[in-house]
Amino acid sequence: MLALVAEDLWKVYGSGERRVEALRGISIEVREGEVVALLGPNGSGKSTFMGIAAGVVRPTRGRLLVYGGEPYSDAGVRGRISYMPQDYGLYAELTGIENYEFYAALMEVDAKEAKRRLEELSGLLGLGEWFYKRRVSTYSGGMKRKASLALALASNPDLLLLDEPTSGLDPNARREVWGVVDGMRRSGKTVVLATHLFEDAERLADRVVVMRGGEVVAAGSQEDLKRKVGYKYAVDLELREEPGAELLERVRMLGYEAIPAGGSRVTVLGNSPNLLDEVEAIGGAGVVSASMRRVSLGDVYFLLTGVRLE
Ligand SMILES: Nc1ncnc2c1ncn2[C@@H]1O[C@H](COP(=O)(O)OP(=O)(O)OP(=O)(O)O)[C@@H](O)[C@H]1O
Repeated sequence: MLALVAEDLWKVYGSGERRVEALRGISIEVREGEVVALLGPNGSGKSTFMGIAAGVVRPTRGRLLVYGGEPYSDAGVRGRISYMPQDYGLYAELTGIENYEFYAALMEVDAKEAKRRLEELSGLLGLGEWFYKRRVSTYSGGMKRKASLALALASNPDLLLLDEPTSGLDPNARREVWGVVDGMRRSGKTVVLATHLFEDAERLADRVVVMRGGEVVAAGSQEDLKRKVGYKYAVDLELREEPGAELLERVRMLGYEAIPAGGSRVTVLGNSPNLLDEVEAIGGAGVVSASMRRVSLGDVYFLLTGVRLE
């Protein structure tokens, strides 16, 4: 059963000189129980897509169905999905708990059930005294993100839409958010998350949708995508100075791919288990440090789009 289907989805903002094609014919299918990550840099159309899936943005053309219905007009469907927007969606003058109770009432969650859920979420997300006593306007970005996530989970949704769920979080808070997504997966729920952080996609996603400029460049499991680009290993190389054309040419002559990683750093991709030794030999005395790892989704993103994710 499909939780979400988007068919040739277009979204155009503005007109004339201000015209922006935020989505340029996107087609995506999300199966029930899957965690799918939309991966792309700022401006690639992820938030627009999430807004349409949540029913708060109207597509210009094409359609998007959630559990076979339209998210913006079908009340039964609306009750099954929850959306955590990038900008939190909290009332700044209310406390976290007041926001939570308001949202739960809006979603027609039984008051007892809402309370029970909150106890569970408090432990899972570490909702401290701040959540119960302080106004959102005094929260840090991390506190806002956790409060916003608690709201999204109040209605025990079947499909959770998370827009940039970990950006700006410290490593602990990030792990807590990952834990929430793992919990959703374990209980057979569906999660679609938009992120520009490839590590989030790597850690969480069953399938990754690679987006750029409002289009889907590629989609598939992480293994599929890595297979598609054809490299297994990566060596991160730091050199004494910016890599010259000659060095890059020698790397390419061996059938490897060299990705500039900023300044004097370069990443070399290849399939040889001896990649580290070979690359160090090419770099010679110019090498400051070198380490080998498996190809990441960040490397895959670069190979597919020519753009480096941070
Ligand atoms: N309400 C709007 N009015 C006009 N243009 C918009 C609007 N919302 C988004 N855009 C434009 O649409 C394009 C896609 O933006 P969108 O926010 O969907 O991308 P994104 O991948 O989520 O990036 P970000 O992470 O920065 O939000 C951008 O060029 C953006 O400026």
